[in-house]
Amino acid sequence: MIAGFASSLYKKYQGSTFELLADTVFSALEMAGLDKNYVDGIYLTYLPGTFDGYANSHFFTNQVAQYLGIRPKFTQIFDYGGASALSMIHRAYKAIKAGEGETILCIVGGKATELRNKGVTVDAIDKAYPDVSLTPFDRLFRGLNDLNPVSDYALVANRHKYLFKSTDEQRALIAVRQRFNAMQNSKAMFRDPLTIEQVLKSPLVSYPLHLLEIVYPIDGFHVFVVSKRSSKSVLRNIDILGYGEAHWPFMPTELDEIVYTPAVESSKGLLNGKIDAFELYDSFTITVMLQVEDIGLAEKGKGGSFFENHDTTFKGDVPINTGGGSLNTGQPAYMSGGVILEEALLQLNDMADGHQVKGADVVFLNGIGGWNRSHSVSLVLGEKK
Ligand SMILES: CC(=O)SCCNC(=O)CCNC(=O)[C@H](O)C(C)(C)COP(=O)(O)OP(=O)(O)OC[C@H]1O[C@@H](n2cnc3c(N)ncnc32)[C@H](O)[C@@H]1OP(=O)(O)O
Repeated sequence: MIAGFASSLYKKYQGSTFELLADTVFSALEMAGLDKNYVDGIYLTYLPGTFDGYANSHFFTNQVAQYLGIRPKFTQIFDYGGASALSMIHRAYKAIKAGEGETILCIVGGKATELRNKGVTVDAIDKAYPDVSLTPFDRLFRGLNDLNPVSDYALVANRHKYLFKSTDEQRALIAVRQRFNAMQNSKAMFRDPLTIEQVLKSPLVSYPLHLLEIVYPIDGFHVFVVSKRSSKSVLRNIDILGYGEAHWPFMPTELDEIVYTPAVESSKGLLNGKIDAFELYDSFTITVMLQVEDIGLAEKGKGGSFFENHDTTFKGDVPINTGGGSLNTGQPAYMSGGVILEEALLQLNDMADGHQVKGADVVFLNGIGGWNRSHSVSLVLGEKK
């Protein structure tokens, strides 16, 4: 039912965000063999500041439809940050099965350059746009000159080291393995060989996280066309074999322990049967390590040794982030969900040139998003037998 998909990724895109969006939408529709007039629904996610620098946009889905020249029957904004892409697909399948429409565009991305130019990270956006509220407790946080979310994940990595004796080398190994996969992926931006020493020698951004353990924000979109209409699509008839989502709207100080993510709940019961590849949200190396534990590939605290004991390259016994992940493509508009979803579809359709997992029939994806890892979405894709 995913009939087409496309991505456009740039370190710095010179045109407008809408232009970039339209290019990607029409490429995805072309793959699906569908005209824009067939589009019934538009689902999208966006973060303040990532559409030509506007902090907020009024009736935003209407603006997007207007620019694309599409007259949809329904539109919706998804607000799970990096996890939005995966939940959109699930909602689109459900809507189509319920007969609400036949074709739905799922759109993720924007431009990171405007925020970067303002010198803020995404969760510190209130420094660039004081009217954007981040939490109901904003006043408590605005005074802190931190680098959230980098500093937040650094705190977690540090806690993980303290509790479980995980090492900087183990996290660096995750970056090295992903780079190995990226070296074979023409869509990746960073493709030079990488060693553990190079990762650990890259600048320390927020202790203990180094630059090469952190996603690099770029400009770009991913668009997925979910449709039951397209007879021209050459893609396999991929179905949703498992789905879960969980939301923890808490600040770190409210959690009993910060080394867990809501993936513990969203993935419950999904890691059964044969999984050929895993696409796990990779905002930071520590994010991948946490998910390996939280989805049940390794016991809590053993994520680091899991990577030492398994070959996680696309050729390995447990392939993880088979195209190199967003650590190597760059992170479009501060969200990696589109990157992992596109890679899963390439794998499932035998289109992952150079980095194909042999016989990839089932892929497990996990997305993490929001303030302090507040959203997790788990999705298992494959053909229903
Ligand atoms: C749910 C979530 O997804 S939470 C995560 C949301 N995303 C984020 O918060 C993004 C976090 N990352 C960042 O904000 C930025 O990458 C920072 C602040 C860590 C570093 O940014 P800067 O200090 O501006 O780095 P800068 O642009 O100077 O990069 C230096 C060089 O390193 C390169 N580089 C940066 N990160 C990486 C990386 N992960 N891999 C490879 N190269 C990289 C850049 O391409 C650049 O190369 P160039 O000099 O050839 O152009």
